[in-house]
Amino acid sequence: MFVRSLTLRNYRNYSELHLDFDQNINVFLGQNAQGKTNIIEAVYYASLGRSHRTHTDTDLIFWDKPAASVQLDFDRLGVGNHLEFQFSREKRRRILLNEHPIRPKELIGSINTVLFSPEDLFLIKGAPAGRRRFLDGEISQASPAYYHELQQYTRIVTQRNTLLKRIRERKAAPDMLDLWDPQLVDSAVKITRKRQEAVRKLNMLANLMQRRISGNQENLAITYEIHGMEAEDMTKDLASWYNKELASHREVDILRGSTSRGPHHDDIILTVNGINLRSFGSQGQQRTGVLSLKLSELEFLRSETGEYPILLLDDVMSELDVNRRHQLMEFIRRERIQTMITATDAAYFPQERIGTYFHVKAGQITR
Ligand SMILES: Nc1ncnc2c1ncn2[C@@H]1O[C@H](COP(=O)(O)OP(=O)(O)OP(=O)(O)O)[C@@H](O)[C@H]1O
Repeated sequence: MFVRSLTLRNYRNYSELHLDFDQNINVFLGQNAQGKTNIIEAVYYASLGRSHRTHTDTDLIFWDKPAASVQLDFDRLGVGNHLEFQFSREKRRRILLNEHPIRPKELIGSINTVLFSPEDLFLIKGAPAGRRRFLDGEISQASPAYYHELQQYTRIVTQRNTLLKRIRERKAAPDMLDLWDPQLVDSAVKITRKRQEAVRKLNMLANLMQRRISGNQENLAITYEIHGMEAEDMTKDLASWYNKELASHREVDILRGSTSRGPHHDDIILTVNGINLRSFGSQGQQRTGVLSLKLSELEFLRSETGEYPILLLDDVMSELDVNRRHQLMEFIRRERIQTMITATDAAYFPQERIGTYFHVKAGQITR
């Protein structure tokens, strides 16, 4: 999969821009605040229908302009496609795939991307919600059915929580929960199973990457942790376990007005050579861990979709030491993965020509 070209109109600090991409490595060089990340953001937006930096689409429109557009020509499994986003301060955004309007959820799976930016360190250091988002994003890109199941699950939990509060206020009878719980269990099992399967694959792939980057010094392991599940429960049937847990936590749930078991509380645990990366990993180990995880996403999506996704590396070259940078570039080159890299300094790249270099200055780009 690759993006052939990108056309921006009044998007962020670009009033008019047309870019033809290299099918392998694209390096965007420039000082701070010139518009490098804005390019990465536009490609990322096209893959998921949202920015990684803002939830408000009007932030994407050039300061005083009423509207903006982003257009991409991309190849997927050998077929050319055209995708267009139209943003307006007055109206709802429009998405057109090959000239036909589509809904945001129909966008999922059109263009796949893997983004690695300095904020990704929070994936290891931060709260479980970030790791769940990472995993869900991964699976959703490969499986729109999972994305819909997740939406369905979130709806059930929200409705169950509303009911719990009503029961607490004696506005509803506790046995009303008997209607909701089977639906919750059914959806929770589907999500948990899919996440466990994805973690098994990521675990294998990420460890291969970690060994490669660390010169066979480090082993990375990723495991899925079901909130509240004890070791002796792990062999039990998942649906019966959820049923039992929901029943035994019913009183607590009513008191709190929230559902205390389910995949919305789960986590993934990363260890290097058996040591928990979040609590005991060095900065360098954490960075390598995230990089391995990101590179394993590439392999994961390739195994699910048949093609490598597009790799977006925003400002991460300065975060890696020379050896890791070298390993990374070698991997991208060997596998011919289309990659967009932003950096402030050409010194992060090898002397020889490795792809196409773009110079970015105040919303203008020159090759
Ligand atoms: N809606 C907008 N309209 C016009 N300009 C904008 C808008 N949003 C952001 N900008 C401008 O875009 C520039 C930031 O671009 P970007 O985030 O791509 O920087 P960068 O080149 O990646 O910098 P760094 O190296 O610091 O990450 C800033 O000059 C900012 O003022």
